[in-house]
Amino acid sequence: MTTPDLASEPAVVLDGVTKSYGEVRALDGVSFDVTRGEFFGILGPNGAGKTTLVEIVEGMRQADSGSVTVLGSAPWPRNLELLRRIGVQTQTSAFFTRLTAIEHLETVAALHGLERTTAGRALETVGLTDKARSRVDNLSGGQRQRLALATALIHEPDLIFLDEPTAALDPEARRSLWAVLRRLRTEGRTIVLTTHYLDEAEALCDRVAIIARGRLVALDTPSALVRGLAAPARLFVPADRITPDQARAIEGVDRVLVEGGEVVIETRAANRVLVAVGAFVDMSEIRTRTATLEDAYLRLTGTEHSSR
Ligand SMILES: Nc1ncnc2c1ncn2[C@@H]1O[C@H](COP(=O)(O)OP(=O)(O)OP(=O)(O)O)[C@@H](O)[C@H]1O
Repeated sequence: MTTPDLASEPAVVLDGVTKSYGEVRALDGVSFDVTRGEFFGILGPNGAGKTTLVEIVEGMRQADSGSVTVLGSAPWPRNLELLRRIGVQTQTSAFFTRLTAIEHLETVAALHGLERTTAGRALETVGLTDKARSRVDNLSGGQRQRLALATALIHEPDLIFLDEPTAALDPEARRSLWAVLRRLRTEGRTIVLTTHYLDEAEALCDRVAIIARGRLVALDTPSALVRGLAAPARLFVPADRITPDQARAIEGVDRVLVEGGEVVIETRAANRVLVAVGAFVDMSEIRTRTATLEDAYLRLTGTEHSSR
């Protein structure tokens, strides 16, 4: 008897998935695969269809058409066997707030039919062991997010969905949660993250799907997305050092803007233009900004004008 090669089978396969709510076409023929062990990001502006997509993959909603396969099975109609292999962390994760962190997790473990000891292990995974005896309603925002993650992980799922896991956290708490997520990644689990934060996608994800108006508009590694768009670099020069016309006359300059007392020079030939601008101004006065995933994202989703 031959067993299928599970390791090479994708964790999630979407093929032509559509979903409408009345007149609103929330998803319009979305197809992509998530590889096993991948940290996969789903990015898109508000209303792009991310939540709808993740709910369909989790088996909470039915697609109107197209096919969905998750860990080798169809998630709809609701598939209990599959649900046991999936962990979901939402922004509104429910807690037993009057319990301590460890009591909360022991309760969740009991609901899953797991041994009590799994609660301690889950707390350790998210670095919250020292808060085991703190009441849930006394935890900080970052600690609650970690507890939500521990709740999603307690049954050791193969596939984990994280919905904006660092929303509303301060920079330090975000970075320390990133460290926890990176550790999970090394355990070989498949992680699907929806986020509005491009730096988060860039820092964590192997590949990123960008969704806009219900369609997949790009899917690649963060660095390839940036490269593929050939987004221009920007040089910022104090406006009293160079005029916009002088800047426009430099070979390799694509566009010149004046913003807040600075002449902003966009170019895809940053090194050459930098040398030419050096004839007008001391190099130490020039600020530069290279293309980021944010530039790629804003162009692809057509939200360029709503930013900055
Ligand atoms: N239950 C529903 N009934 C009617 N329309 C809905 C429903 N859920 C979502 N929509 C609409 O479908 C579209 C996609 O919504 P969805 O929540 O999937 O987007 P999203 O990318 O997750 O947005 P956000 O980032 O704001 O959470 C939006 O136009 C939204 O208003």
